[in-house]
Amino acid sequence: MISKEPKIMILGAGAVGLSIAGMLSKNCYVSAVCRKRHADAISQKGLYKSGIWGEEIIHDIRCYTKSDELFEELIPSDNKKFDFIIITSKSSDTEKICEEYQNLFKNNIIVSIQNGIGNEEIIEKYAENIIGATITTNFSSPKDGFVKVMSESEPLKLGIYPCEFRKNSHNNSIPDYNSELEQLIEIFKKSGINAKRSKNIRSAIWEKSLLNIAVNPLTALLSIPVGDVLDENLKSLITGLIKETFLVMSAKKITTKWAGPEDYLNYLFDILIPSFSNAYTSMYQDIQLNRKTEIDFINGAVVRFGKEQKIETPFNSCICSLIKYQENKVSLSQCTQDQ
Ligand SMILES: NC(=O)C1=CN([C@@H]2O[C@H](COP(=O)(O)OP(=O)(O)OC[C@H]3O[C@@H](n4cnc5c(N)ncnc54)[C@H](O)[C@@H]3O)[C@@H](O)[C@H]2O)C=CC1
Ligand SMILES: CC(C)(CO)C(=O)C(=O)O
Repeated sequence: MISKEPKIMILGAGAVGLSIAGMLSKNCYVSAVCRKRHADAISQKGLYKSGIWGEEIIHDIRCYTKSDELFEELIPSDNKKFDFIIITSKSSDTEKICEEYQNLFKNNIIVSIQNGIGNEEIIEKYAENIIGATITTNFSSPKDGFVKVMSESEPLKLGIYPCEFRKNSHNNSIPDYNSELEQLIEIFKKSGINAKRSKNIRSAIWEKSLLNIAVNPLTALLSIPVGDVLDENLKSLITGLIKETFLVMSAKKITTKWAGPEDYLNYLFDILIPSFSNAYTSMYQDIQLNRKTEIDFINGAVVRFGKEQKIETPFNSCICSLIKYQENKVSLSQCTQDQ
């Protein structure tokens, strides 16, 4: 049963999570776990949101920076404090977030709004009821307590994970929280976020990942906006990345709405990339800010599953090595500075 004013907790709120928090706060009681710098700015001046989701300052988001701060406020017996818990951290932080906040997970529905392959499998170790999602919108956080929402090409897609693919490992039955999923979609729509149900969220996540596999590492390595990958030299590289991914998906029996890689590449080059022409990807932002990237969950996942399925993935392996080199260069230079 969802409360009249739904209670939403957002874990790992940065560019995506705070933008969603800002929108949902119109209709919900929203709490967010974020870094102290964001929490301080928001408590002093509110959250500034600009771009295609509207320009406004939002004052009613409750920010927490540590689990003990939050747990102190919760009544111990109240294990259904939130109607939905949404994880919007980078994939590389999913495990840590789950470890830290797992006390909240019992009897709750956990929603992953993240990029990459494998987040739901991590969350599944801590929670029974999982909603997977894809978001094909561009976000950034130019300063603390400030978010900017730019281009958008598809609605937010949400679906029960793993649905038909696997029986619920905890009680051996297909989990049934369809009505909660429908209510969540309504909450998003009412708050101004275009959202729809995905009947096969596992495939939808791979479909969305194709865009990240194609553009995220290249834009990060070359410091370019998405539209610049339409250069002929880069297009042939992207073709290699995508063809390998389709071979891996087919070996894993992941079906998509495209007949094959050529069909997808036409859509990617003619429609998807042009709709994000001036956008800077989340991986570009990570490299610029000297942060660890999500490469292991994007191209790294293709390489991992390729090995499992005995499929060669030289394009994806090469791009992973280049990103790892870039990440190591940064951590090495930080070590030198520390000494
Ligand atoms: N930025 C974009 O345009 C898009 C991002 N995505 C995906 O959405 C997810 C989130 O991306 P962004 O919001 O851009 O990342 P972000 O780096 O701006 O936000 C993640 C936030 O989680 C916080 N965090 C991590 N661990 C934490 C912990 N233990 N306690 C408190 N806070 C913690 C980080 O400090 C950070 O502020 C990623 O999977 C990304 O790939 C998807 C579509 C577009
Ligand atoms: C859709 C896109 C490319 C938007 O920025 C994205 O998913 C990302 O940056 O990771």
